[in-house]
Amino acid sequence: MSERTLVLIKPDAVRRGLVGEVLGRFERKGLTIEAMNLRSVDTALADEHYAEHLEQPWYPGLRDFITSGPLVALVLSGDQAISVVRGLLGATDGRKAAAGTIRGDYSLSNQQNLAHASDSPESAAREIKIWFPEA
Ligand SMILES: Nc1ncnc2c1ncn2[C@@H]1O[C@H](COP(=O)(O)OP(=O)(O)OP(=O)(O)O)[C@@H](O)[C@H]1O
Repeated sequence: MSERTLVLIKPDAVRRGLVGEVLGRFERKGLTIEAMNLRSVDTALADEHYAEHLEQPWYPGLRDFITSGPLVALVLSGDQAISVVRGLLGATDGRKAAAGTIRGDYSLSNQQNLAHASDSPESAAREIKIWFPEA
């Protein structure tokens, strides 16, 4: 079934010049880019997106990171896009993510892990509304 998912190519990927590499993997997989923009994130937007993590001891560090420079927000669509994109990203911690995944190939961190992707239809709907209210 075709699904939409919200992806953030995080500030570490932008700084490292890996936007094209990450986007290319999504495109070559066959996913469709439905919407995309490069934007800065303020703390209010960071807190809304990461609402479920606000109480975590590591959240202040994550907020500093996600607001540290521009990121690329996009909506991808395709058959089972939510789980397919999570599979392409690999495990949250880049040190543990399997080789061949985006995080496994390019990240050595559990925070600066290149990209975010929605983890369920409910979070995709919530997150698409946050980042692309017009969509
Ligand atoms: N222990 C931690 N220390 C620092 N940052 C963390 C830690 N755990 C998670 N994070 C950061 O919070 C984000 C969200 O964590 P979550 O557990 O939801 O992982 P995820 O679902 O794989 O990642 P995402 O939601 O970004 O796709 C991670 O992508 C990472 O940037």
